[in-house]
Amino acid sequence: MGLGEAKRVVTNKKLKGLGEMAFAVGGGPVNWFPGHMAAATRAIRDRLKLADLVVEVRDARIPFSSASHHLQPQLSSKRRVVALNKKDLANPNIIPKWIRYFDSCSTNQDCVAINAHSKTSVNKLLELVEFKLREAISKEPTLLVLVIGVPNVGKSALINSIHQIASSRFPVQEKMKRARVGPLPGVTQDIAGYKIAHQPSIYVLDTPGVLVPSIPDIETGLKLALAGSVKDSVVGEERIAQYLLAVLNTRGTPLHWKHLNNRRLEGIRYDSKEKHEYNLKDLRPKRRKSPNDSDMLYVEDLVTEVQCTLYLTLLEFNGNVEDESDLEGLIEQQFEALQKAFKIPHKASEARLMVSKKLLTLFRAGLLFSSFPSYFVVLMSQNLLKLYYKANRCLHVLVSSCLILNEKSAFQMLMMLHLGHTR
Ligand SMILES: Nc1nc2c(ncn2[C@@H]2O[C@H](COP(=O)(O)OP(=O)(O)OP(=O)(O)O)[C@@H](O)[C@H]2O)c(=O)[nH]1
Repeated sequence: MGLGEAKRVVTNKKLKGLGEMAFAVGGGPVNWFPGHMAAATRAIRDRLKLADLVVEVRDARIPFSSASHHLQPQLSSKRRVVALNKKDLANPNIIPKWIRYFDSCSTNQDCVAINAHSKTSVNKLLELVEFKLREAISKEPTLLVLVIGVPNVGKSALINSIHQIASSRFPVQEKMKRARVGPLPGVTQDIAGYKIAHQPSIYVLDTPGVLVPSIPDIETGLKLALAGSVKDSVVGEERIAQYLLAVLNTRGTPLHWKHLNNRRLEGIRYDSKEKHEYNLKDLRPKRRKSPNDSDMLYVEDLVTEVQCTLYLTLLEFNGNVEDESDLEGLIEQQFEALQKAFKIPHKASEARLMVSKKLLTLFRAGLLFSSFPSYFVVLMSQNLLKLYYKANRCLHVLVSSCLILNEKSAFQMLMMLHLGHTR
């Protein structure tokens, strides 16, 4: 994808179908729907017939794009909870509006925002599930809850948390397996059941993440790629990073990071000349290497450096971000500047790829929109850090109020609903 393409996506112009767009790395159509997904979709459809309740997990940052659109006709007649997961990475100002919107879609359907790694949050979801099942519980000895969702939205993380809560809450007899969780899409490839309660027995069934057979437009495809629902190698890290930069720039997000430049001028606390053992890859949730104070300063300073780089390049940019070639030039400059910020050697042959990977890691760990690496709060659970995080919360909310993945057109519709307009 050229930068012009990213720009066209951002400005929401109608684009050709994905298959025609030579969207894959090196050209050629993208295989969004590998063979195992077709088989899994059939298995999910079969189980849907038996389910007493469906939890549809979506990514709270892209609640429309991450919908299991192809299953909606079957879902419409089911008791359903839409769980907007990864709320810790999403814009907290917009989430309540999404919840109101999804609640109002159908009487069968409720919506709740969760963080699959937080027991409090998952407990809230379980309470809602039990409440919705109460009517059926009086009639049936066994109830089935099916968890569905596109790849990488956090179904397995959710199932693991449910399992842990259920193990402490109910006298569970069988030894239960943990669901497989992975940072890469498509990790869960079989369907497993977990008994979470007795009398009546409630089973929660995990399912593999399946995408819709054809993704309707390139913007949806890029959002799913950015959120990690499509393997990076399918689309190409550089393209995803270009899309991220195009969206950030056209929405003026880096201009909200002005205050960080002052902090940067005060001096970066971590001396970059030292060889540092901490690797950005450790931010990926699977690698639970506990960072120490020096690691934290390193990552925090790196995030500040990246934010300031994007802020300064956009501030000094004389062109028009709405103009395709101007934006292209800006993004090129930003790639070069980010290479310095990430301290990637000038002549590294894979420099652009390395810049892209690092930028995506920061974005996906939720660090780009926080004045403090909130990921560490979850990882380390240190009260001190939590306090620090709370103190910075106002700032975090302010910055993330311009969070990029707000599903623009859907959001406008929400605003209309909010203002009392109906169609
Ligand atoms: N920050 C954050 N990360 C989450 C949350 N839930 C899941 N994750 C991370 O997202 C990644 C994907 O989670 P999984 O539970 O494997 O996703 P899945 O939907 O089962 O994925 P498939 O197996 O591909 O269908 C993992 O790295 C999780 O740690 C959340 O609420 N917040």
